[in-house]
Amino acid sequence: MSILNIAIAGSSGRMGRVLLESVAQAPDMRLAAALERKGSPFIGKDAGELFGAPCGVFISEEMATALVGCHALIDFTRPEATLDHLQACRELGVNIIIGTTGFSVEQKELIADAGRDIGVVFAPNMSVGVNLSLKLLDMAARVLNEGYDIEIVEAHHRHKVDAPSGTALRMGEVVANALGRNLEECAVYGREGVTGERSPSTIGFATVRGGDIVGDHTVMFAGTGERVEITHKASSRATFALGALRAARFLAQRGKGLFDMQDVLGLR
Ligand SMILES: NC(=O)C1=CN([C@@H]2O[C@H](COP(=O)(O)OP(=O)(O)OC[C@H]3O[C@@H](n4cnc5c(N)ncnc54)[C@H](OP(=O)(O)O)[C@@H]3O)[C@@H](O)[C@H]2O)C=CC1
Ligand SMILES: O=C(O)C1=N[C@H](C(=O)O)C[C@H](O)C1
Repeated sequence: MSILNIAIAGSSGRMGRVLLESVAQAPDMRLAAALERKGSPFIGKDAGELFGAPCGVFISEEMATALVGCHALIDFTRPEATLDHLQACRELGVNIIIGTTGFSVEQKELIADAGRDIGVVFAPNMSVGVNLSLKLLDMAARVLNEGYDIEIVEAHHRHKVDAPSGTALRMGEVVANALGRNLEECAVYGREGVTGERSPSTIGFATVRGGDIVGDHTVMFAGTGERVEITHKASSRATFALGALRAARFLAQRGKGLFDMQDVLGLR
């Protein structure tokens, strides 16, 4: 069995800690580097302390040095940080798995372009369940293509900084594509005051933030006399981390190109 050397960005974050532990437990992977932002109080600490016992890998702020010899960087941070990390990976020929959400259209184009030089898996949700839900949504939208109002409701923990979630937006894109609509033109993000009647061509989004909710998504197809709802509820961040590890294994086989979790899971 060949061992994959994996680097983790944003090591001290909610996802970073789960990723460190998941890589440390994977028999076919070695935690080669744990990274944090410059000036982080975690620099120099043993990464193992973030999830349990010391592991001899010390948290670094030197991306370029740390990435030497790595097969892949897994990045769940913030858009600006991810784009810096992407550039370093591109220069060093290291594959990247991007779980970060909240990118602008222009930033997404930069990520897509990196696929010309390195392997990139970019997905707003790495869980198997959400990616299956995307397939179900495509099917549901094609069948319920008239007379059903589409509303997407998502709920996350109080620390989440972007809204709607990347997953909710991807769900909206899948439904809009299936219906031949452009999400940018038909999305309605929240309602307030005298809104008038709902326009049938819109896709509505509602956001809930509170407590420690890991991530809930529901897409509602509300018709006359019936309602279909497709719901996914994450109860542990391990589901996202294990998806990211699958993506790293996938890229080790596939080489350069831009992929998402539908490719990794063979759902395309
Ligand atoms: N695709 C998927 O399956 C999933 C995606 N996500 C996404 O992953 C991202 C991270 O989520 P979460 O772990 O909850 O967030 P956290 O805020 O807990 O972690 C973010 C980490 O990134 C670090 N960071 C922030 N800015 C920089 C920077 N400029 N340079 C280097 N490191 C930086 C933070 O360091 P510091 O604390 O010092 O700021 C922190 O360690 C979000 O975009 C979220 O939506 C989350 C779960 C699943
Ligand atoms: O910030 C989070 O926590 C999550 N973010 C992702 C998103 O924005 O879709 C995925 C997951 O729901 C958790």
